[in-house]
Amino acid sequence: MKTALTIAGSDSSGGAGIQADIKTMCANGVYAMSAITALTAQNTTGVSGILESTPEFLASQLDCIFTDIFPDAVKTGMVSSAPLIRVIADKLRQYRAKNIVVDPVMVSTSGFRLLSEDAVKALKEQLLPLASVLTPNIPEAEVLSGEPIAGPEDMERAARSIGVRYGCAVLCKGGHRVSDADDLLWRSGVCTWFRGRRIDNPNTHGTGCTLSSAIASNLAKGFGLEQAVERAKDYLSGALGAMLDLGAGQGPMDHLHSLSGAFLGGPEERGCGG
Ligand SMILES: Nc1ncnc2c1ncn2[C@@H]1O[C@H](COP(=O)(O)OP(=O)(O)OP(=O)(O)O)[C@@H](O)[C@H]1O
Ligand SMILES: Cc1ncc(COP(=O)(O)O)c(N)n1
Repeated sequence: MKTALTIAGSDSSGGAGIQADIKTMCANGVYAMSAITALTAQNTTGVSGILESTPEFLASQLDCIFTDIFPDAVKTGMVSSAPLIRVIADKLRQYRAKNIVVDPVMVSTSGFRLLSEDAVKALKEQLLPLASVLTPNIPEAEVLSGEPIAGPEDMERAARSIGVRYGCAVLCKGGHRVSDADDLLWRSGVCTWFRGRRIDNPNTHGTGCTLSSAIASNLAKGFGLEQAVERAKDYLSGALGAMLDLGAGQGPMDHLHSLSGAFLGGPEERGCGG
């Protein structure tokens, strides 16, 4: 079985972060492992607290993983602070990690900072140059490129400038654009658009985490980047389109929408009354 590792924060409500990543990796047929950067106390209405791992303990998690079950792909999400970013970059270099998908998570959908202000510099200097592909949303692409993004041409310009600067492919996600869900992949000078059907579902908590984990899973399985992105978008559209509706705020998606089997149903579905 192919293997994938997520290096990210825990979301106690299960819709984003480590929990979304693990569900996504399992649904995409790879063995999932995790190194947790921080615990968050959050639910669908917002984040109420963060407790970071120490750099030493994060390093220990990564040593345990890389010296035993080597991941075929790695995804990074909430990396939280400069000292943790330094550990992640050092370990990825030390173990020559491959297929690295960096989701440059900065602020949650609910508006809470998940990357400290002073860590943006460390993210740029240490982690981005190690990425095989970077997956910024539009606000993140604006921070990384230093340019405002108002339309598709701006997405192309920003992705190119980020990709050239950090020597990686860049998938600029269009979920924050009002009218569509089209994402732009810049790779070695070539722009490719991935057209998405915008699904009328307000429950988009964790879409970015899910997409980047699905890309990592498909890279782990041996798909090329374009196919990995296409398959990841299809998976995400299915999870959003399943129209799960949980929690009082912006709810999670149904990550396991495509699974079927004997262990899924409860007594009602099975007609055995408990
Ligand atoms: N309503 C929607 N219908 C279809 N696809 C969507 C929708 N919203 C977002 N997407 C897709 O979800 C993926 C993630 O994009 P988005 O821009 O929401 O990332 P993000 O902001 O990092 O996510 P997050 O909400 O986890 O922070 C992209 O492929 C985007 O096109
Ligand atoms: C631990 C963790 N990682 C990432 C996100 C971003 O997801 P979203 O933007 O959907 O809130 C989050 N809320 N929590």
